Amino acid sequence: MPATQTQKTSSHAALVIIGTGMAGVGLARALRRLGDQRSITLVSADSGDDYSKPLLSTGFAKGLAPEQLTQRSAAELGEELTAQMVIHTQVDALDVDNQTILLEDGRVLGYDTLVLATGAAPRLPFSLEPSVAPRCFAINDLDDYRHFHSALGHGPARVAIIGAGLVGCEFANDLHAGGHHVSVIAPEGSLLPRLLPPPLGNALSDAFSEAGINLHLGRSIDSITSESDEDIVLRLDNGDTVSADLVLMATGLAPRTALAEAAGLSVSPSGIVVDRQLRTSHTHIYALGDVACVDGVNAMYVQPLQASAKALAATLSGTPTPVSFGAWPVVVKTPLLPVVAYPPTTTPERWRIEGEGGDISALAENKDGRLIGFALTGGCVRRKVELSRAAPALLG
Ligand SMILES: Cc1cc2nc3c(=O)[nH]c(=O)nc-3n(C[C@H](O)[C@H](O)[C@H](O)COP(=O)(O)OP(=O)(O)OC[C@H]3O[C@@H](n4cnc5c(N)ncnc54)[C@H](O)[C@@H]3O)c2cc1C
Repeated sequence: MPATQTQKTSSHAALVIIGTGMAGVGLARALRRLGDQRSITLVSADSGDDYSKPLLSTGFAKGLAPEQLTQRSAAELGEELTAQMVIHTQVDALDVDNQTILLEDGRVLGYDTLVLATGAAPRLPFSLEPSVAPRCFAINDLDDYRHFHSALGHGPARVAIIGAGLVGCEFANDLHAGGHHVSVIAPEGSLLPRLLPPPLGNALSDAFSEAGINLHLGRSIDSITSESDEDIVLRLDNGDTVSADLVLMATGLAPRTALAEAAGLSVSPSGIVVDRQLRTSHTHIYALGDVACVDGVNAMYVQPLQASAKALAATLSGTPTPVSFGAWPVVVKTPLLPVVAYPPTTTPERWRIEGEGGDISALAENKDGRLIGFALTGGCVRRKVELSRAAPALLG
């Protein structure tokens, strides 16, 4: 970082956390709960308002305005945590030798300890034409929800969702429940392909189709165009077309590793590489949440980041504490057909699938017949606790 371009505006703050998502805020809260009095600065590219990201995909059914999803404003959060909040400000670079970070407005903040909690960004697999780009959205934070909510307007809208993973399926169910006309387009042949074996994905497809959600599975998109202000037309590889008012891209998330990588920290495609104590390859710098790959695992769910926040708070407060992740299944918020999944981390020898209609259980077994993962739909979700006790921990 060239010294001539920047002016140092603060003395070294004890702890700087980049990111005010559940990971960054969770860490600050865990430190205060331990009675840790150090100075904390939280820096965020977004509004810094405190909200629960999982609730974003339940808001349209309940007709929730963005303010109703805001638990605390950034200012209230700063007061609660006795922390300095630097919001709507992107961090452009880390200078690990001088222990400073460069903000987009040219300010430089010093740190004794730096924590990267920068989350993951939506992957956009293709570029969009200017005529449709303003009506294509990804919802990955409260600001995104705000923009999409305002674009939806008051009447029912036609929404084409691209992607059939957790985010795509949850928004499909939620927007449908909110009275909108929903289509889902995805290259995979069944819903939730990374969480469910096909018979269970098909059970969810049946529930969605019966409810009136239009599914275009096994299809890729040839073009997204608009010849008027009215219709967006998505042309599929089989020649079919889907007309929509808005497009929601749910095509996956990639850990935001660019800052760390540019600063020379060790990163992998799964995130910033950290050990069980959430330490990066550089002293004084830690990472947690969706951006961190902990001992080879990046789960991108809430329970692992909460466990990481607790462990890191203890470590920073003087009790070195390695994190462990239990057998924590994902509860997918699709009320049309409840789904719980704990996907195996290695390819199973076989799936033992039982049940009928929407009530199906699938147990993944290794070659010794041991349970290594499971997926449940409908009434079978009640087996969640029993199977979680029997399955191996994600990071034991
Ligand atoms: C719609 C949806 C539903 C979900 N539902 C569930 C669920 O039901 N259960 C579950 O367990 N998980 C769920 N998840 C996943 C869960 O919400 C995430 O794992 C979690 O919220 C990630 O938190 P985070 O703090 O790591 O990242 P984020 O919430 O992404 O926060 C990242 C922060 O970093 C900031 N930032 C990034 N780069 C910079 C920079 N250069 N400079 C400054 N600031 C920066 C951002 O502004 C933001 O404040 C869901 C995810 C989505 C999208």
